[in-house]
Amino acid sequence: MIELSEARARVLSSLPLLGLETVSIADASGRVTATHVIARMSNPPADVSAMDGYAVRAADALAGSVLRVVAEAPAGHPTSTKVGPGECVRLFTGSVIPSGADAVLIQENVSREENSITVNAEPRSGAFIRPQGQDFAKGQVVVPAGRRMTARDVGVAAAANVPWVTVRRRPRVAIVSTGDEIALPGEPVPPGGIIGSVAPMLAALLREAGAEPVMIPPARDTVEDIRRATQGLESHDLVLTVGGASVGAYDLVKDALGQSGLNVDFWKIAMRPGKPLMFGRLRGTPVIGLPGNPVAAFVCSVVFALPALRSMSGQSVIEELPHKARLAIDLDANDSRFDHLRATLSRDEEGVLWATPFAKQDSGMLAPLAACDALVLRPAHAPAANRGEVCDIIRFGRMSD
Ligand SMILES: Nc1nc2c(c(=O)[nH]1)N[C@H]1C(S)=C(S)[C@@H](COP(=O)(O)OP(=O)(O)OC[C@H]3O[C@@H](n4cnc5c(N)ncnc54)[C@H](O)[C@@H]3O)O[C@H]1N2
Ligand code: MOO
Repeated sequence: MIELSEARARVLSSLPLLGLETVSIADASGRVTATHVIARMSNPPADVSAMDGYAVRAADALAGSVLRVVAEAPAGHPTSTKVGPGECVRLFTGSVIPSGADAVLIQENVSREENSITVNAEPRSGAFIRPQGQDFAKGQVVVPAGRRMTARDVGVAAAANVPWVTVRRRPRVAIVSTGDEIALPGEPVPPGGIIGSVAPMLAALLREAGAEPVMIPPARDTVEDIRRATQGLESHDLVLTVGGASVGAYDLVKDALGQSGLNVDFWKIAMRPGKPLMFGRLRGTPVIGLPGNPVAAFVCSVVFALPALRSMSGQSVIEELPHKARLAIDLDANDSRFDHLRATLSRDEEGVLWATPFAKQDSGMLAPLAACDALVLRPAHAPAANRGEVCDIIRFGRMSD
């Protein structure tokens, strides 16, 4: 058995980078930028007003003074009229500031007569003007390379007049379940059978991470059938097998793939759940042999497959730092396997997160996995921990509080 950190380092070493494609900015959310996104224009593109009011010369706009309205310049309709001494231009939020003006006087601070205004409260020079390029300047990096684009990144790139972005193509991940007992959801379940829940669960996880999962029909527990089901899968970017990873007489994945040319890097790690995890390369394609217990398959995918996909996608952050929470219960000293305890999270009145691991941590139990908010991380040989101690957690997207 090797340590978790070493196993992860081995999986992440020398993974190939995915190829490039160009997508429209409207389709770019969730995609990983392969190059910096550079602003093609500044924002704002010109000095503009932040309020509805009047463009004035601050030196003229003293309280009580009267200014002549010489033009109106709605947003999108800049005026060439210059603001001279004793003059102002009517404008609105987003209007380009006409030349000669150096401040915007909001309309609440004037009394409007026919063609003039009386200043009730004087603006300081520069008031309510958004200077050209205040947000970002032409030529500036608005989204760095290696970032999985969010809706906010799409917004800033669009504002920068960038219609297309160069991204890494989505990784294609094959998922092959194995086992005579596996039936597909909705199928008749044979005697002694169970539903193959892992493939759809992992497909959903991978899709959320930006990958294209491909579910292969389950293989029977024979070397021949596993070889048949896995034939040609090296055309994918990553292959995940499910089940048949342990030491039983019908745990044949390693042998079957070995016959197909799999180069095994490691098998078995000091981790719970996930001890029988296997990793190797099939003609260069990384293959992660996941244990069949659904929680083990899920946790191993979070710990190994997701960082591997980030690495192949050229993401700058491959391993996110764990979050912190306080333990809501005492925990015994840990043994030699790095543990991942399914736990709920709650907040106290000061907003501090508390993690409550479930009493039963069986790696076959899907209901607590679905109900949990986080995995509490217990390194190998961690000493006993008391309630209130801070622990590391991998937090999932949804919280119960
Ligand atoms: N003598 C030992 N037995 C086991 C050991 C061990 O060290 N010595 N390790 C245990 C651990 S830890 C794990 S994890 C499991 C992993 O076993 P396999 O990877 O060989 O998986 P299977 O035996 O095929 O299945 C285990 C379990 O999961 C169910 N399963 C399998 N595939 C699916 C699926 N696609 N969807 C839902 N459920 C699935 C299967 O029916 C079994 O109940 O080995 C322990 N044994
Ligand atoms: O490593 Mo296994 O996943 O504990 O059940």
